[in-house]
Amino acid sequence: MNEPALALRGVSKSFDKPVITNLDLTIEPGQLYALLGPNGAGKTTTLRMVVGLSEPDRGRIGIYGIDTRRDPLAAKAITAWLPDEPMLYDKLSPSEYLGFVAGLWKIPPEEAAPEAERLLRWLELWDVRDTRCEGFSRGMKQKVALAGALIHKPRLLILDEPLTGLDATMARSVKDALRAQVDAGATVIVTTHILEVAERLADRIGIIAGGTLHAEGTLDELRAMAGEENATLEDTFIRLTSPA
Ligand SMILES: Nc1ncnc2c1ncn2[C@@H]1O[C@H](COP(=O)(O)OP(=O)(O)OP(=O)(O)O)[C@@H](O)[C@H]1O
Repeated sequence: MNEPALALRGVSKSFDKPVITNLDLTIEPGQLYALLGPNGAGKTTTLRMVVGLSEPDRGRIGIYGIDTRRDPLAAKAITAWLPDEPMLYDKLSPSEYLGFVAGLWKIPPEEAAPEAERLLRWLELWDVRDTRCEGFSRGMKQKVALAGALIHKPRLLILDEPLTGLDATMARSVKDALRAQVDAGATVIVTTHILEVAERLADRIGIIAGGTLHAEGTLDELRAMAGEENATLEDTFIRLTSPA
């Protein structure tokens, strides 16, 4: 049986108040999944638990069948996390940064170098590969960070608000890169407030609200739940997340 790319079972997390309560979420492999929810709904909190930056108070998380608590290193080895404000070492060039990240993953240089070249060419960073990142635009930095996230060929790629602040050309380039990852067999999870992105890009959409998975499905399934056949995702989202 195929293991889900991501399975959350009964996951709960509180800070000074409960944020996530008994969350069940299953994401099948080979999909682009958009996680939506109102501000403060707990999307980032959920994904930080998935990638091991925060511990759930209760519940289990599996990545391709690997229990993240029992075998965190194996889970991390097949996962990449791109936060909304990625940390780049500005004094490094894209080539140096990818070499550095590959070193952290202990990828032998003879393997890392061709993969870095492939990523830099593909993300149109090849011409600036030896230029320090400090002068780059937000979009270029985002692409360098994305290349860094992909260097160890993760099976599960998780991105928090990857398109915020990018112009149309840069956003298209990142969207194409994410779709290409899925076409190559990876699973991609994005959070976004740009509903048009979820509408056009995602195979499935999950809506977190009130600490739990409020609704989930394809866009058509969500529309049917909201009772509006031809509605936009924005109308559907507002209807599904508004108090009855
Ligand atoms: N380290 C923390 N300490 C205390 N409270 C936190 C912490 N991290 C998150 N929270 C709280 O948990 C709630 C959920 O935050 P989270 O960032 O997960 O929401 P989100 O759905 O990603 O929101 P947004 O769409 O605005 O980014 C918020 O009320 C936030 O203040």
